[in-house]
Amino acid sequence: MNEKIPAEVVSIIDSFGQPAVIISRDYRILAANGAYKKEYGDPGPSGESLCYRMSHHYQLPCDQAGETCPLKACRETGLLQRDLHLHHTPSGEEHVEVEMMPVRGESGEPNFYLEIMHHSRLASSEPTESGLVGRSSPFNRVLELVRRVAPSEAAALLLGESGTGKELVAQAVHDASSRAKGPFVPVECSGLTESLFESELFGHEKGAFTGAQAQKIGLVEAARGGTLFLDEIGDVPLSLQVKLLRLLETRTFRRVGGIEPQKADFRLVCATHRGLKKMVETGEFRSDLFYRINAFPITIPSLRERVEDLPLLCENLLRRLNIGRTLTLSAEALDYLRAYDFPGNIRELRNILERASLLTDGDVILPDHLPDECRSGMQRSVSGPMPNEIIPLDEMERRYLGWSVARFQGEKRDLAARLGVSERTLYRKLQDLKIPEEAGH
Ligand SMILES: Nc1ncnc2c1ncn2[C@@H]1O[C@H](COP(=O)(O)OP(=O)(O)OP(=O)(O)O)[C@@H](O)[C@H]1O
Repeated sequence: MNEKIPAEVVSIIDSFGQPAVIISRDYRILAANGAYKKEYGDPGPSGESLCYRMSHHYQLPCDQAGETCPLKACRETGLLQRDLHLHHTPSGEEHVEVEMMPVRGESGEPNFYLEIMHHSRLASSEPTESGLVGRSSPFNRVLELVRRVAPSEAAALLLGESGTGKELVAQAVHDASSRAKGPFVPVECSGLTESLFESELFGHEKGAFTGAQAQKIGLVEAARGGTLFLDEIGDVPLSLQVKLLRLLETRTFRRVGGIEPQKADFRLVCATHRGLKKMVETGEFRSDLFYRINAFPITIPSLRERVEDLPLLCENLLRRLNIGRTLTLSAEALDYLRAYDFPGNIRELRNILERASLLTDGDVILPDHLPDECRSGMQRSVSGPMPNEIIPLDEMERRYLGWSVARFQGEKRDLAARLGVSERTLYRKLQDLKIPEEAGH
């Protein structure tokens, strides 16, 4: 069945420089403009190609393949939808910001849907010289949140283990914001002693203290018109948290030794690897400060949660090592890395690859060039939780719990907290699934 698309709709999409298509409510591409055909190929006669097959090579609509589907959301709400997707193009995959809107007929009912695609600069799905790379779903979910929060002035809080790329994500928020032309000023809070904190952050006047021979502007002032990135905010002691709170509430500060209040003008992004909520409960972190910085939390996945990105990250990191030759990883070495835990995440991966690059004389990194802990990881993973085939979820849960119990060194209470369940639930599950409480010990 071929729907008749009004000529003016076709000529409108033809005038777009961006790839654009008209889609039926059941995912069929009814018309595509020149830019789309150039980037994605010709979808053929009207109604023959399905959007999710063309863009994703999926057999099912995106929402049934574990992704968001802007068409479905647009059908349901009748409103413009924006999403970030990874699209297949003949030259590889790329991150694309998709806009989907209904095209209404005379009756006011949506007859068709217009999809416009914008190339996203937030991250690359191919190796690049700088910035974020990745294409896994957990990584793409982060990008989607970055895309949403960046244009606002809301304070973003980046949560995640050390080395997961929080600083790069903070930079991406800045780069995609209206402050992109302003400065991006990172502040490592964990290194700031009480005496340094104020002068580093707020600057000082000449003669404010011994050694203050000239006026110095602080990091807050340096961030004027741009973004202030407070890394490891969870390490700021209570006594200093109140000073931060005052800055965020009044948007003013005084240089040390100064009288005049200075106006602050920055967008705030914070990061921590610590459980701030818990710290609020135990009184280690002020709740009022927590609510100020936590307007838009984004959890950055660990490398273990995005193993799919490992080959791309390796290729990218090896290229960025800039050692004057092109190094690749052997398939076996990659298998070892896939099975490894990476407690230090991408930073640890970079160090492992750097070390391997020094150990190899050839162009290929072999298992022998990897540190021992990576190679023992392989043995562990044989009885590890990730199966090579699709298995029932309850069997997966049984394997995963058994594996977690076997390798977790601490108390059950802490393991339960890591698993995000109560201690009672953990014991009940172990009992129901017949897992010995000391599995493997
Ligand atoms: N998605 C990514 N693509 C490319 N490189 C990345 C990515 N994420 C992290 N890296 C690299 O990994 C290293 C660690 O990243 P980064 O310093 O941003 O982590 P972090 O989470 O801020 O760490 P910490 O919590 O210890 O401050 C850096 O060299 C960074 O360039």
